[in-house]
Amino acid sequence: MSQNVIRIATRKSPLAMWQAEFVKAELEKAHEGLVVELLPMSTKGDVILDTPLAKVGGKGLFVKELEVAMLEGKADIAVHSMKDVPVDFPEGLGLQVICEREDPRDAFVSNTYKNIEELPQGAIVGTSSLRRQCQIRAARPDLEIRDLRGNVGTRLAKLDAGNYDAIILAAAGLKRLKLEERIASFISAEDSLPANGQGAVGIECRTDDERVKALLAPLEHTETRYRVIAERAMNTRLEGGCQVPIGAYAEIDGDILSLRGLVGNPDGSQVIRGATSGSKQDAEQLGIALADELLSKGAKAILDAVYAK
Ligand SMILES: NCc1[nH]cc(CCC(=O)O)c1CC(=O)O
Repeated sequence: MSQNVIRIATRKSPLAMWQAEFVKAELEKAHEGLVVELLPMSTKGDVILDTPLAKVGGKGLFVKELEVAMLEGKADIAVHSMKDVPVDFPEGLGLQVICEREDPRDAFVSNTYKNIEELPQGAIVGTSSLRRQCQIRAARPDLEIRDLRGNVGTRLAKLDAGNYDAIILAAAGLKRLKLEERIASFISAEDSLPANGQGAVGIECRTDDERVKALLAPLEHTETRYRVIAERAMNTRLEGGCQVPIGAYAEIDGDILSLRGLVGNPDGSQVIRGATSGSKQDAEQLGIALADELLSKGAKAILDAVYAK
């Protein structure tokens, strides 16, 4: 392998390809003469489209094949949406870099209505995220939530086909795919606490690959890292994968990191919330402390019930 080449294992969805192309462009900008190649692959998560993900089970449905490619030396790095990255990594691989975060909010997408409040009694909302479902149903128990899978384009097509009155998507994905005009309104973190890592892109590589680690270094965004560390620490402590009704969202002002967390059940009948803040240097401890607070308020019983289904 030439010293001047770096290979990116990536999923083939338009959003994954955008993220891989973004990292390729950033790497080429940072290192003159570097050749960056894309290795597009299918993952289990891309193939199983008819079953709600929470039921398919297993963490990291969207990353395993990419990790195998790196371990076998077929690729050097993988680019992930941080919210889809499992909390632990296989031996020999690690999360090396977290890039600057895009808009972390959820977006309300509808061809008819401006926001959730405008939806008529009993309207049908598409989302497969238990976290989104929980928060929407807590605010509007009358709404009917229907499963919605597939990549961003597929989900928008299902909305346009009239299957739903509205759907909820991550604002980041729509912005990256230049589909921002499809957003009827942004949902504030108060109304829909984002998933841990939402809107942030992370880069994974072999932990012993010093050449690649040095090449990746300029892409690191320190503030985003602190935020995502706090959010992920909360999730890890709660033993939550990405398909659980957990919201975790950190913001930074100067040295102070403020973290909000939420655990609920899918029908929105129970929602446990908490918040904490402290020095950003203590991001991980803040996440753990907030998880413990949520657990002491009853989060464990809720999560156990969700996993038992
Ligand atoms: N769960 C799928 C997923 N993973 C990452 C994004 C896009 C935004 C991001 O980077 O967080 C999406 C789509 C969505 O939730 O609408």
